[in-house]
Amino acid sequence: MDFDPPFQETYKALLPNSISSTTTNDNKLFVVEEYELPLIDLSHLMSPHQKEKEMCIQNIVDAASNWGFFEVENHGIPEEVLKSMSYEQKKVFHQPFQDKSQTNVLNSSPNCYRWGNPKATCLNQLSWSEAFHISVTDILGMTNNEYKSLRLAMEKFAKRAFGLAKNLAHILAENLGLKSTYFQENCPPNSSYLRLNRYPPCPYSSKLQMFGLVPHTDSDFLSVVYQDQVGGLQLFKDGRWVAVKPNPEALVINIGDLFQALSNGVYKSIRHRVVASNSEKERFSAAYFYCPISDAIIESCSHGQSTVAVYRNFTFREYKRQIQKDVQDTGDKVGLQRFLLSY
Ligand SMILES: O=C(O)CCC(=O)C(=O)O
Ligand SMILES: [Fe+2]
Repeated sequence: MDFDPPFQETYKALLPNSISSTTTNDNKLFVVEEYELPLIDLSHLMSPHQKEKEMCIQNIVDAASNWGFFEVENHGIPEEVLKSMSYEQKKVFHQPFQDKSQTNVLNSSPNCYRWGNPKATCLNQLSWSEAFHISVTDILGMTNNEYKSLRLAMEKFAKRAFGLAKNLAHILAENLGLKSTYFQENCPPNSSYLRLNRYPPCPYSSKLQMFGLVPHTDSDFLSVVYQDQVGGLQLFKDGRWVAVKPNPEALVINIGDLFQALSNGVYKSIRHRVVASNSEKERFSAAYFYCPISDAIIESCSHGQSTVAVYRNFTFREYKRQIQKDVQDTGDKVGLQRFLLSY
């Protein structure tokens, strides 16, 4: 397709010469168990019965602590907002590659369009996907009228995802005994990011273990992910990779590095990845990253005097810079462990 990025040409040196001659790896090696994540019905938060509400809060806290990942239904984001996000997302990715890859295609931030991994030196560093990664500030600043309907869809999705993320963050913070205004002060609506992902069909998927997105943790407080029904998202749980079964009614929520640090390790920022397991179907997802302003200080809450902080204090700016530097120097983001007091 002329809208697919030129993966095969660009990564020729890493890919086998011909697909048919590739020795088939044992396919069973790629098969991982499919899990249903904890599914939380958020309508219970509005329940007139205090017990039901408390139980729902406890389920959120438990899922963030034990899994770092969960799904929510009755989440309050209207279906038409999600549908129009999907429609516009598909439309922008189905433009010719040449158009998408112009440096400032959306008239927002330059280079918000990304694909593959220019630094990959072996196949397991390659992400077989393309993405628009854009801050909410830059969405609001998009001036190109050609993308007006995309801008409106992103704005609406970001606004609703913000409301959801803020409520979940508040619940999780309250459980830690954190100052109730922390997120209000540090996470205004415009400091977050949106990432629209497209995973093109991958012709090598039945022969080789290929990633749509290489294993990573998210560098935010929490992420709200809207995925289609194709599947491919996996997370590392109890020492092995497990596949997340897509649920059309639900959104995926995952804890990011900043909440792990803020909670002093109580909430878990779990490694996850997307496998490029489909040679025929493309896959789409939209991720909303709930982030603070750059000056926000992330201070491990150490539950009174009894527990010692595990991470040193840092600002979000410092975190982003360190990640950028580590990715440049080592190809890996390293992440939170750099900020361990025992590092
Ligand atoms: O596509 C997905 O399901 C997950 C995307 C993701 O992990 C990300 O964009 O950080
Ligand atoms: Fe992620």
